[in-house]
Order: sequence, then structure tokens, then C-alpha cells
Amino acid sequence: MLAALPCRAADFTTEQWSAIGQIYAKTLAHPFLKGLSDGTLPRECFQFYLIQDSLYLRAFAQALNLLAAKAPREDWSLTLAQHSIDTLKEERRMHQVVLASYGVTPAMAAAAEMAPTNAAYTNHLLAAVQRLTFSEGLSAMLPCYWIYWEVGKQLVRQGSRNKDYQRWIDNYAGEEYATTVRQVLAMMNESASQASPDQRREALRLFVRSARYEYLFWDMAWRREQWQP
Ligand SMILES: Cc1ncc(C[n+]2csc(CCO)c2C)c(N)n1
Repeated sequence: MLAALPCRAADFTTEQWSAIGQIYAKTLAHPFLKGLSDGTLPRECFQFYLIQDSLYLRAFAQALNLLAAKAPREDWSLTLAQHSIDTLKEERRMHQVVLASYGVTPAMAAAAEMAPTNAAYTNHLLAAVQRLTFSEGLSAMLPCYWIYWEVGKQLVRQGSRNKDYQRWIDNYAGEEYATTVRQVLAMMNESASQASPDQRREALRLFVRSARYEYLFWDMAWRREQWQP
């Protein structure tokens, strides 16, 4: 199915989003996000999610630094390095505040083991940015930004009865976050326009895979996934 897509250079991000339409629809319908929105998500699931996400964010920030080092433009290097700092300082602080209110310290979160889906997703991101070209690596990283933005905008319309869940929603529905995502979207379109058709095809494949992992990440938290045995 993917091979049949034209992979044009023009407005690559439009093509990317249309490739994940079904995955995004399934994501919005997932019980984790339904529960976040109506306040019925069990606290244990949210706590599991926040601990796993703290581990994810550390790997994501490392991947951003690798991508910053590969960026063909200095302003892009600066933007991505700044996102890495923001990820570790601001996004993780939000997680820490809520986890502290649940009695989980940063040391306890850092000592947790990555669940299988989280390990697979972060390895996929780190491998993409390390081994492939800048635009392929960026494409793998993009669903993380973009899906959270779309989810945030969708969930904020309804609001949540749970104040912790509402705080999470507000973070991703805010104007500051929108600016961050728009920076990456512009970078993606520009860098895809310089890439070869083969690189764009690979970039699209990586984007779809990351979107699938984003879905699985919520599902992992919903199931509180453990290593077996
Ligand atoms: C599984 C998972 N996917 C995406 C995000 C959102 N996110 C993580 S780092 C970053 C870049 C800017 O800080 C963004 C948008 C998340 N928290 N957890």
C-alpha cells in the first residue's frame, strides 16, 4: 500500500498525514484517551504512562541531539537542540510534578525498566536518526510532535474532570506547543523537497511506523505492559 503512494516532494507533510488517517482515528478512539478525556482513566494507568514517558523523553532528547548534529542548516540545529533541552527540562518537569503527587520520586521513575513497546519505539527512533539521512530521521521523529498536538487540540474541546489529566491536555493544546510543532513541520517540508524519491519513500515508511508506535504506547500504558516471562 505504501509503495503505491506517489511520494511527491511538494507538501510532504500533507502526504504524511493522509498516510496515517486510520491510525490516528484508532488512536482517538483508544480507551486510554477516552478515559483521559472523561476522567475515568484509572490512576494506575496514568502513573504507568508518566513513568514510561519519563524514560521515553530521555531517549527522545538524545535522538534530537543526534538529529541536531546532522542538520544541514545551523538554525535547524539550534531549534532541535533547544527542543531537546525543553523536552528534558519542561516536559519532564510536568511529569515529575504529577508523579510526586502520587508519591513517585524522580529516582523511582528513573529506576523503572522500559516496557517492551517503549524499548522498541525508542530504539526505532535512535536507529533512524543515527543511521539514516536528516530528513528520514526527522520523519521518524515527527509523529511524536504532531500526533500529540492533534490529540491535545481534540481533547481540549471537551476538557477533563480530572485536574492532572486536564493539565496534560492543556500542555499539548497550548500556543507555545503549536509553535514548536509548526517549526518541525516547516523543517520537514523543506528537507523533504531536497531529498531523493527513495529517501522520501523511506521517510514516509518511518513516519507511519512511528505513528503505529504512538498508538501502541497508549495501549502499553492501558495494559500496563510487562516483560514476559
Ligand atoms: C510517547 C510520547 N510521544 C510523544 C510525546 C510528546 N513529545 C515528547 S518530546 C516532544 C518534543 C518537544 O518537547 C514531544 C512533543 C510524548 N511525551 N510521549
